[in-house]
Amino acid sequence: MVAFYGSEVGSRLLLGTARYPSPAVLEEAVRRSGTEIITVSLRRETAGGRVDSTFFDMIRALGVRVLPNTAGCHSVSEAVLTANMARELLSTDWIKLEVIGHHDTLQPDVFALVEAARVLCADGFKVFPYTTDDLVVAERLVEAGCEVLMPWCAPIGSAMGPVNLMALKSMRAHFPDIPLIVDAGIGRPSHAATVMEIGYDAVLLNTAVAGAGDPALMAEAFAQAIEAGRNAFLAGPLEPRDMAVPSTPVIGKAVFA
Ligand SMILES: CC(=O)[C@@H](O)[C@H](O)COP(=O)(O)O
Repeated sequence: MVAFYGSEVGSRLLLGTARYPSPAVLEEAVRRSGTEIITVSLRRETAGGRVDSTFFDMIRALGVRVLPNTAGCHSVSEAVLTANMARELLSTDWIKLEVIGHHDTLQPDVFALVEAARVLCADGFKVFPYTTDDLVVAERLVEAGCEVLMPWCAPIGSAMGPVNLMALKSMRAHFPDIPLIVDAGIGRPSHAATVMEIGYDAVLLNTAVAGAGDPALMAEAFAQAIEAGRNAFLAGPLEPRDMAVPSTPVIGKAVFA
């Protein structure tokens, strides 16, 4: 079990809902992943001022918790407005806060992110901020009222996996009591297992499942990898060593001269 803002969930996989080949494939992927939290882009699903009730009905029928997100927002005001629409439409005070600052890398605008987090936390939102692996920004987000942090491991949709594992490790060490969810850039189940092995609490991903040849099977593979990574963390993995260490002890064995 892991808890976010006091709500316990069994699955440590959070799944995005964009870019699936069809709603049926999305539905099957969600079921096979065992996820209990899916994230939905408010801007995409309400584009042109139209609310796609079919999509939201399907999402509700999945029986999982919805974490609306502010994907596509580039300013504090856009993100705050989108969060308020999400709260009204989906009756939740949870919000995955994205404020994009860079066109090519989709890197968060961390200054606007902190400001938007401050506004939303003060207004009673439970903010899940999509951030970089910068410790100072993370401190500011916690000061703003965030009780969860979501550092990227690589640019959104890149499938690169953890490009700076040292930074992710250092974030884990600096925030031992804050739930940490790696968000964005995961490409393969082994990437997810890697971040879980270093003690991350959960993984949020979208493209790696939605874009796979068989999304439902990939969703299941991710669920298994995340569980394996978590178990490995709890089991206490060995640290790599520079030198060989014989795995077969020689002391006490018969010596043949
Ligand atoms: C769906 C969503 O919220 C994305 O913005 C998220 O950051 C996932 O990134 P990937 O698509 O790289 O998994």
